[in-house]
Amino acid sequence: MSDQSRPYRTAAVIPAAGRGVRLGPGAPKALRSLSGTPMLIHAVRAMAASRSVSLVVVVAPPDGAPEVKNLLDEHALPERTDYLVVPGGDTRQESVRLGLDALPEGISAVLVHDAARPLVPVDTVDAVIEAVRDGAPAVVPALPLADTVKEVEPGVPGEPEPVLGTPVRARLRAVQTPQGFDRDTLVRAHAAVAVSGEGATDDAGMVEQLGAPVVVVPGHEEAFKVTRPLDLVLAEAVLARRRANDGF
Ligand SMILES: Nc1ccn([C@@H]2O[C@H](COP(=O)(O)OP(=O)(O)OP(=O)(O)O)[C@@H](O)[C@H]2O)c(=O)n1
Ligand SMILES: C[C@](O)(CO)[C@H](O)COP(=O)(O)O
Repeated sequence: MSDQSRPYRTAAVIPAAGRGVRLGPGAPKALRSLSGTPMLIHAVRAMAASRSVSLVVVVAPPDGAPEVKNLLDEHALPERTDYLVVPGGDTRQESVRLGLDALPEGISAVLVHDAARPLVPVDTVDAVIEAVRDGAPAVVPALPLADTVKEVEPGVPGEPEPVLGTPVRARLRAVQTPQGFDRDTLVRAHAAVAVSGEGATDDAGMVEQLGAPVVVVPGHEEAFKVTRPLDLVLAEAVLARRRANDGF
């Protein structure tokens, strides 16, 4: 599938090994269908839509790499891009590290993109890549929040939780993917930052722990994460709107 002699520069790692517990019973989330096409294929196409991305590494469910390889073979994907599939781990952090381990030499910039954000527009992908090429070691797309956020003391589920404070909303951003990195910085972060339990919630947070600068570029409403059943309804609506717009 991949020709290791090609001069790669930017690769995208797509962690897709999650089970999708919050989405409810069914196949692993990345393999579930959106308008008849697996969510993962939408996400792979979203990364390969950028002419800067020369390699996409898909991190499959631990025992699902052969199935994911078949899926990639069965769907039309841009031929200028190469595709690799590796098995993932128990946490998102571990899955991303396994994807990084599979990168060939010659890659200088890495995007990490959730399979669960299948509809990110290519302009957002390119904006992240451009900021990395301009010298930022870590770049995250993000949006201002619509809701006010409270910090609470987590308690027994279902019981009222005491409020500890209200962060100034204007300073908060909801972070999306793809997050873009100078390769060496991201590899160093994954080697240095050990997070027990569920692991780090995102890669930029690990780079922050190294003390390296992280910058935000504008995210996009369509880069939302499919997490709960209502998100599937929204994703289908976005795809229907795209189809309608393509028709004109
Ligand atoms: N062990 C894991 C856990 C998550 N992911 C990936 O990380 C991304 C973001 O995770 P999330 O949306 O939380 O997906 P799930 O872990 O599948 O969802 P849930 O927490 O509801 O089970 C997803 O593309 C998911 O496939 C991964 O590659 N390996
Ligand atoms: C990386 C991420 O999508 C940024 O918002 C998010 O942290 C992933 O969290 P999840 O709980 O693994 O979905």
